[in-house]
Amino acid sequence: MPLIEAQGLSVRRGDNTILTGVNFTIAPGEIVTILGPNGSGKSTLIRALIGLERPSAGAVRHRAGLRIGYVPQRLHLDAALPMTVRRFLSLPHRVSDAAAAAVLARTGVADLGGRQVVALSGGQLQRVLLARALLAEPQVLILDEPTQGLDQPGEAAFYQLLEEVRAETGTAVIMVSHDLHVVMRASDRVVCLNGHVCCEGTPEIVSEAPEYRALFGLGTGGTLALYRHTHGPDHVHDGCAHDHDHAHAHAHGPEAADA
Ligand SMILES: Nc1ncnc2c1ncn2[C@@H]1O[C@H](COP(=O)(O)OP(=O)(O)OP(=O)(O)O)[C@@H](O)[C@H]1O
Repeated sequence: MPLIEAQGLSVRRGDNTILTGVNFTIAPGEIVTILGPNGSGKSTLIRALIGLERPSAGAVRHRAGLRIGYVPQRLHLDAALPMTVRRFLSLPHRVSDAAAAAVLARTGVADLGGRQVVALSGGQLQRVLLARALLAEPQVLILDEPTQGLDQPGEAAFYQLLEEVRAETGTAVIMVSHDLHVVMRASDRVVCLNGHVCCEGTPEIVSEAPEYRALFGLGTGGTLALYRHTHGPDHVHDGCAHDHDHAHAHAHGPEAADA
């Protein structure tokens, strides 16, 4: 089975239905980005996939013994409480100095072990949070808007790091983003969410899908023309609307050009 599988997942809070009928899977080694506007349920979906949110309908299943590394959207740390990066890595499970040094080197922040967590820059903190998540040797890393507040070079460097980590460890990655373009290179598959799954496929397919363009106010004119040769899942399926022919035509475009 996939690492994580959600079927017909719905989440309600009081009278408010946040997610409806979401199907989601992630396979080993895959990088999947969940994309959607503010309030579209991205964090709720992630929390439900981890098991922090109880479905009102449907179910989430994990492969037996699944190890998850979670990087939350925000870190709630008491600024008055001094804590070094090294100490932070040992919470809640103690890690050896060697393991801490190795994981900080892996995430490009080898020299930050003695620094105060609250004094880190946004980019440094993201790398430290990633390092901490990697200590669990996860089969799937789950990151909620990991590059929020980073400038573009910082963002690009972080996605590059994620790809390297995936290549080295084989971990799958689920991440949340607002912006398709910045995750274009790093994602195998994009799931476009607006309370339900509007469309899904490779970044190229989704960027051309009318549902995506409508959701992000891009209109229907113009193309991004960012083709890449892909052989992964490339379907767009029922969701917000309507005419999928356009997206399907593009789904087969790059392959046809090979012939
Ligand atoms: N604790 C809560 N109680 C009630 N409603 C909530 C709670 N948390 C979130 N919601 C509502 O659920 C909906 C989805 O929120 P969620 O945080 O999952 O969206 P999101 O897509 O991650 O948003 P953003 O891009 O702003 O982070 C929103 O309408 C939000 O107001």
